[in-house]
Amino acid sequence: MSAATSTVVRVALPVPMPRLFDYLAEAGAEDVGRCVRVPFGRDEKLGVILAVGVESDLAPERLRPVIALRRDLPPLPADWLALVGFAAAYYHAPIGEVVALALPPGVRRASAFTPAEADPFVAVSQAGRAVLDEGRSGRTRAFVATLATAGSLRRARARELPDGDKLAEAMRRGWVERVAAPGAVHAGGAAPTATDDQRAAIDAVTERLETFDCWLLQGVTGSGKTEVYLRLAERALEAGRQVLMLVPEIALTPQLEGRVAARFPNAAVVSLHSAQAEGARAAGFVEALAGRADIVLGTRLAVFTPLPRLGLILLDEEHDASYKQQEGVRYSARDLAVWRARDRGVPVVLGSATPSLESWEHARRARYRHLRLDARAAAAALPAVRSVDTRRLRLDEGLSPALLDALGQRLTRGEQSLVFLNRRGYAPVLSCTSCGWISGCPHCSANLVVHLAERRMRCHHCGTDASIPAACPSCGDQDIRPFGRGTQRVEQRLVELFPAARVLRVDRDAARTRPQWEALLARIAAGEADILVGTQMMAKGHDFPQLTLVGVIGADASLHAADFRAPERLFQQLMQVGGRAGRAQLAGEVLIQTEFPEHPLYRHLARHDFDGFAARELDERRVAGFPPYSHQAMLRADAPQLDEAQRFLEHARDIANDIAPEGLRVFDVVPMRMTRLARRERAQLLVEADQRALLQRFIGKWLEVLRAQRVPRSLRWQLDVDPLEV
Ligand SMILES: Nc1ncnc2c1ncn2[C@@H]1O[C@H](COP(=O)(O)OP(=O)(O)OP(=O)(O)O)[C@@H](O)[C@H]1O
Ligand SMILES: [Zn+2]
Repeated sequence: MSAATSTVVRVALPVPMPRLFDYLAEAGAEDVGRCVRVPFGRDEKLGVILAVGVESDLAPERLRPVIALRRDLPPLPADWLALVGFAAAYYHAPIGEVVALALPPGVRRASAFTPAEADPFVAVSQAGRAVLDEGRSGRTRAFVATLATAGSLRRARARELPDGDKLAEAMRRGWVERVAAPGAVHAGGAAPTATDDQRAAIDAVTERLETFDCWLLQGVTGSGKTEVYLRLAERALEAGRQVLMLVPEIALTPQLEGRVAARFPNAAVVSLHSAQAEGARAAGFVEALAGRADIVLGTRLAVFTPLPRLGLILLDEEHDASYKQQEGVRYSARDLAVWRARDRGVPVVLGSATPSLESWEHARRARYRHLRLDARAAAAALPAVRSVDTRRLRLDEGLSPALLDALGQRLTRGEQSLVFLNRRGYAPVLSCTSCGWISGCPHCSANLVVHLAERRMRCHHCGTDASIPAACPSCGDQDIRPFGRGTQRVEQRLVELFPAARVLRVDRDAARTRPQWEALLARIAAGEADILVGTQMMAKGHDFPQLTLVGVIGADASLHAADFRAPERLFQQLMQVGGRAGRAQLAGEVLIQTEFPEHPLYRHLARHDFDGFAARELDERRVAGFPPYSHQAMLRADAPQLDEAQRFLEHARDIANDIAPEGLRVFDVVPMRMTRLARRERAQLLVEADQRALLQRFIGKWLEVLRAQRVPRSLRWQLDVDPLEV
């Protein structure tokens, strides 16, 4: 490359330094946003060009030329760069790290995907659908079934589906065929007639489809929020726009993908989530970037998908903590989605039966537009919610007579039940009855959980795995016992109590992979289970018409937790899981076992009174000065020794106190609640202000000083803006 025609390009690189790097390249303004490979020290790195033709602080002879500029890809658009820039600024993260997070590795690398032109769309043919109706098994049929839920896909993407190696075979048999590139997208499939509430919500947003508004769609469980999303998506697609649809968990995508594909048979639907193979994720990202994807469906990471024709953002279960990334760049996909919608001048719809108190408060103050669906769409009523006072009861492995009775009734009627217990494994701890030894994790301040089915003990935090000892490792006594209970233990007892019932456990151990999870969902939907024992995996979003009873056990444990958000989370979780009951024609019932039946949280729950609960919680938060009435940031440090972490934070605290403006509150350094994790001791320091801008300005200055401090190599620290756990 001749130096004479070269210009200086400024590049964001994935390095933990809050700065950009200058190189020489033969580039013009049209290259802003392009991926680029550059020399870095003795190494090479892949980054994105943020500016071209800048004046460098480096002497010209020290500027090195780029190695390769990826002109085969469209550049990342300006609004994408703005989003990444905002995330870096707001979360005080190095911009290169945000770029590294937002850009799938396969896109940065050259070889990972096929250019789309040579890659036709394929879909299940009429003959293929007929074959599926026969219901026989086999890998080729399994593949056709998967493709049927995915809709029309580019051939390369179809090949990446489970059993994708059967694509050629399926095409040979005529079960899968080439189809035209999706043209104007239209809804197909059967859509129910919208209820009046749904219609009102759809009309309200449709009227303002050309402007930014943040809509809070507060709809009780089963009220048909998904139907509202689909209708709104339809409007945006008809207008030739792209739709970004976010869900909190990968576990929720299969059902939704199915519904989206059924409703928009000729739309190019792209799924994006972190569990995908690199190639699939890169291909989906490029489809979106090139404007070919019509609907992008994904988890929090998908908020960074470039969408040149973006017209609408839909974000389901907006209260869900999974939208907040808990490591690396600690961003909130919900908050970024709102920023992005404002930046692009398009509507964003946040949906939930139990909004976050932050969003609900915005709606109450009319900063968000409030839409409500107060009745269920298909079912006659919300389930009846009742507390079962367990104080004077003898429980059978945690199960009360009332719950057992209700389970028995459902069994006789051929309906499904769910026993909800948010703790997997057999028992949370193994203990010696004679010396008091307990199965502590050697690396964490947590216990090893007994997994009897696999005869292992596991730490759910660091993954440590050990066999169950035959005798107490401390005193040799053989009387060691599992204490407390998890899903495996309840499952086992239910099998004994109801020998005729088909009991199915649904937790992360039973559904380790997405195919396993999809298989479980399919079995439940097909009515192949009578009693489900499930964790929060079962709580959200699912719609099983035969499920009429939800029994909640062990909820009290979260009632008195120290985190000020604990009641909010518990309420959300219980309302969500209770909402799985009685969603179709059959009436639903929810039984909550508790020793505190008079607790206001349960009383609001029994009345389905989210607003009453929210108003009460917010009153308490206002008095205490907690968010949303203040804004917080948490500085966390971890090291092999606790005092090392604490010493750093004390120092940070001194600096903070020196530079803190009026109105900024600096708290004490405290060990984290779970102090030890994977052999590292952890402590934290909270700072808080009533004004976001004041907090942001302070953090900027504070971090500048902190980043200049020398710290021991063994110490790590990070800042979390708007932390969810304090
Ligand atoms: N207008 C309608 N007419 C008839 N049935 C409807 C209508 N809208 C939705 N439904 C049905 O009602 C059920 C619940 O709808 P959906 O799953 O969209 O609710 P939701 O509000 O997303 O629920 P949740 O928050 O509990 O996940 C589904 O079976 C859906 O097909
Ligand atoms: Zn551990």
